Amino acid sequence: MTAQLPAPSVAGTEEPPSAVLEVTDLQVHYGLRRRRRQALHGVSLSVAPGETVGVIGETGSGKSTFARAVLGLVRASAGRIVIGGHDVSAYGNRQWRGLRRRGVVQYVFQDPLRSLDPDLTIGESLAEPLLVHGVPRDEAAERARAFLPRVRLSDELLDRLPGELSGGQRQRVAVARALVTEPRLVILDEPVSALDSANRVQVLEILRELRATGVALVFISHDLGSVAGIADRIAVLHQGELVEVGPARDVITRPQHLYTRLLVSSAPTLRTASADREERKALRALLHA
Ligand SMILES: Nc1ncnc2c1ncn2[C@@H]1O[C@H](COP(=O)(O)OP(=O)(O)OP(=O)(O)O)[C@@H](O)[C@H]1O
Repeated sequence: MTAQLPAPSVAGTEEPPSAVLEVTDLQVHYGLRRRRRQALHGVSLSVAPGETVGVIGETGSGKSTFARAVLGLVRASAGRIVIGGHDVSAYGNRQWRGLRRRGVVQYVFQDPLRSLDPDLTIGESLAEPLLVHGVPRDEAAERARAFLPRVRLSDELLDRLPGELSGGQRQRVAVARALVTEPRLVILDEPVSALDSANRVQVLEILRELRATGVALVFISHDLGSVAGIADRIAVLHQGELVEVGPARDVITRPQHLYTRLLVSSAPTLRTASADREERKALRALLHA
């Protein structure tokens, strides 16, 4: 199913700006022949400059597949991906690597060790994307240092390796690394799921603040509660299909799809009337009927 999206609008502009990410009818399959399974069934989603879109769904709904496809880490079997106005759908591995290396689309994964080179100090890790952009070494080091307060880290950490940091500190470094070049688009795949609640709250606050830089964020999470306070719009994935997309407030207060109702009613941190166990059971039965 392809969800119809409202045209993105940004206050103060007459013409809607062109999307930083435009995904149309994206299909992804895994496996070959008899083992071939479809993970995404024609997903369409567009993200406007500066917009934060939350993508939520339960385990196995296709969230990471969506993230990986948009980063060129898994090949789409059909559909179109346009990033910053460039159609990248037919890119080969080398072109995708170049795109990621140039930081056209940045990313933060659940496990920060996947986004950070274990052999680079924090200072080197933060300076590296700037060096790739041609920023002189001294300036890159200074900009890396200057970015640290924005993710609430002390510059005492600059000479440490990722393995010498706590999980929460590492994730804040991964966020800093993704944002230090001021990219237009960052994909965050479960960025707070591995953190304890204090670190989760802090990283969510940091992301909320960093939105002011004008970056567009695609925030992927199984936890509607994490996404609710930060997303402008929420897209709901269910079994590889986008079943609902809308302004965050509407999706939370007036969920249209049965599956979204189930997610909302299962999120204890949301200030909505959460359903009891019996109600959720009934919703599940309806959903699978
Ligand atoms: N490399 C792979 N090979 C085969 N099947 C895969 C592969 N990766 C994912 N899948 C399947 O694709 C579907 C979507 O998986 P995906 O990881 O995108 O879901 P998800 O919503 O991110 O789940 P989770 O929240 O558990 O990470 C699942 O059925 C999964 O088993």
